[in-house]
Amino acid sequence: MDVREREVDGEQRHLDTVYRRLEEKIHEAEFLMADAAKRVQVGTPGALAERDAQVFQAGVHLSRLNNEFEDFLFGRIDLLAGQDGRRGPDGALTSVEPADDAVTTGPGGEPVAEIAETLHIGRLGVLDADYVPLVIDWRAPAAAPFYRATPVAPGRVVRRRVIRSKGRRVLGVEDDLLRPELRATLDGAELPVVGDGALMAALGRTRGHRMTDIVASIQAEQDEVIRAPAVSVTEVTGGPGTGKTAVALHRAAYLLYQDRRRYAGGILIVSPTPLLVSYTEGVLPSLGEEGQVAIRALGSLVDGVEATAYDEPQVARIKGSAAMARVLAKAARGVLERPGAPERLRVVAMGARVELDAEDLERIRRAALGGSAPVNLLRPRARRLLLDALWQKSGAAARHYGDAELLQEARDGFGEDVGTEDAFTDFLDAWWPEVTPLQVLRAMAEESRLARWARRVLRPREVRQLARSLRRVTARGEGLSVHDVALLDELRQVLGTPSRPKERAAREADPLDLLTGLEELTTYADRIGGGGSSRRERLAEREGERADYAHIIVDEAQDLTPMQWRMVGRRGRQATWTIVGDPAQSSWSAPEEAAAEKDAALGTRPRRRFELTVNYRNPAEIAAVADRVLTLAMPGAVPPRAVRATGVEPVYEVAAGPDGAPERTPGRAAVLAAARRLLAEVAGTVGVVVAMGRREQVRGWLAGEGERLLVLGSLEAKGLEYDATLVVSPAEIADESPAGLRVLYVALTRATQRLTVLAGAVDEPDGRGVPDLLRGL
Ligand SMILES: Nc1ncnc2c1ncn2[C@@H]1O[C@H](COP(=O)(O)OP(=O)(O)OP(=O)(O)O)[C@@H](O)[C@H]1O
Repeated sequence: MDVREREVDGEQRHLDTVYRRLEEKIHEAEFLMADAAKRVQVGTPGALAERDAQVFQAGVHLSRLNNEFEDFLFGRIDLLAGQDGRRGPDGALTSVEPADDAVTTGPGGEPVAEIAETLHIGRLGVLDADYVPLVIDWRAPAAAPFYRATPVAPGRVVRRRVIRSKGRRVLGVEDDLLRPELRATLDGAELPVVGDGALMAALGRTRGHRMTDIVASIQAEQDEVIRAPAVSVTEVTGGPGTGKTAVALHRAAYLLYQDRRRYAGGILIVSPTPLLVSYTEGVLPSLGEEGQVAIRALGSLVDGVEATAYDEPQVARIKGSAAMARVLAKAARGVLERPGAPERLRVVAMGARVELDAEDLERIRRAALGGSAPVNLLRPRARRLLLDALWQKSGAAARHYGDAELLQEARDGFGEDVGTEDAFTDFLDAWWPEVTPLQVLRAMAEESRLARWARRVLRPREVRQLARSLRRVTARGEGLSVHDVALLDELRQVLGTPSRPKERAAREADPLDLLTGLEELTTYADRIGGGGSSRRERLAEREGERADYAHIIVDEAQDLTPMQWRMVGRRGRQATWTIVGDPAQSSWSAPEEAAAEKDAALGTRPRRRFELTVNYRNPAEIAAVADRVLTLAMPGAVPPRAVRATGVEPVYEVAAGPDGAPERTPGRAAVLAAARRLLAEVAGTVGVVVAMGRREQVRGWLAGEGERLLVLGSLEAKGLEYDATLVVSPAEIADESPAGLRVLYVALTRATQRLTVLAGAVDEPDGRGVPDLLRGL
């Protein structure tokens, strides 16, 4: 048996012990569940509360342990003795620095040390029956040195080992020596060191349709962000591929570990596109956190809406700008003044006909709308003003009632009689209906009305473009674009929602909330009675209701428009925040305006800034091409350092027409051929990135090429990655919007292995086929 086999064998024995212990725990959990079920009939509130908490604990345990982890155990550190012998709650020594006498001098004058502590790191913590740690949870303080130790600052770590395992089988180990100068022994024998390149192996792996976690190879600068205290705002910038999305997801898991009571169900991750949501949503379950965090795309932040359509750049620019807030405020108030609204109110009061004409009604509407209270909450005020006006008109007020009390009585009686008359209530419903955000948005599609509401805010051309775009939206909300969703949310705010007393009472009486105060819990009855679907519905309902989160993570934050910042900000008035982004990848063209709304959303909370500097996605050969575009897109920006090279240079091709001359823009045959070549060259996914305007056409060309191939409009490529990327006509992508060069930068940084750039005549390729934009300055 060689060293590697012996070491793998040793880790296998440890993993066997861990699984034996896990099985014991599963039995314990099952017993607890059964025991709680037996006690369900016992009825005092205290017993019920205790029972529910117990069932919850047992259920969580069980579902986590039953989860088939690909690699439950993934790391190990061998440590020197600590400065003191103190142990933390996980059973590990707490001291970061080694004891003064941890290292001694050997017979030949060399430094020697005996390993004092060995810790295994995994997805969850496991203690043996004597509370000795078999596995430390990766989020526990004792696991931090696994990620943080470097040869410059090794702390107590002598050897860091990454363990590759699948289910119950250990497949291999890779070691790093943090103190290579030291001759270390473990149980008297020399500490063996096996292989290298665990990180490189992770980075070179084939990409599929789901992102994987990086828990076994989190790097020190990333670990700092993941474990940063969530006191206020944590801002993280870093170039493409530096792990911002990965870090954000691991941070969510870390926060839950730190303070589950506070964060369970209360973390919102805002993602730019549904594609990125589905790419990333498997990561948290793989870290043992299922269903605790809401990941939502910007187009799905408002309940019941799932917008995926994109606006043309000039329309997106209008819809995203902060000026829209003023237009919407006017529209929300103006929408009641509409063609077809009743122009006369006739009632019978005290035996006589009383009437309000169009002029009266207009005056009353203005009076009711005074101030800035939400329109839908003003109906009672409007009702009161109408009754006042009718009372005046009826002449009753002028009648001599003798004293004030009598007068008041007469007025009240009048209100009750008239206010319940059908003619009056029908009128009120038609004249002051409850207005929905969607109705206002659709009203804005009428150019003349929009022009009135947008006077002195938008230019006539902008009014025309905006109205035209909103005409696509149907009464059922089809045709909404991603940017429309922020408008709906703003409208929801300015319109307000009248309270529905009945529903609220039902919700308040929910015994679950009374028992526990925790959002994520389900009652015993839920689990037994309703089965899975009722639980899911319940969770969905709760998620929908939630208006305020404890922590909000914003991914690709550079892309949020001012209106989107307002929308996200509303969900985190009391929240702490983690905001990750890269200004060089921004597809939004007015960064100052967005920054102002972002500041308004975050308020005066202090901010802690981090920067990630290493690109783990792109090989150096591909990063070099992207860097050239970066110098055009954002002069002076410092690109991240690519951590690996593959020796494979990007390929440049020019699409030639039948006569051999370059086609203006690449046609079907050239795109198909280039895509097929890449499919043959890599085992995983191939992303074809094209200008937004060409997306549908190219999808048609490449339909039927199989699941590994995806066609993306340039804006959809955000955050995603593929084994190979085909970028079609960089010039077309860059010319599509004012932020086009930054969008092109995004497109060029998606590949983990291979990049092909396909040019047409518009790209002005040189003799080697390199487009003008990619030749650098
Ligand atoms: N420490 C790490 N170990 C292994 N893989 C890593 C590590 N850090 C990042 N990666 C991988 O690098 C790739 C890029 O990470 P991620 O998508 O989080 O970067 P990003 O900064 O969000 O990129 P972009 O800004 O381009 O969207 C992912 O495949 C991720 O798994």
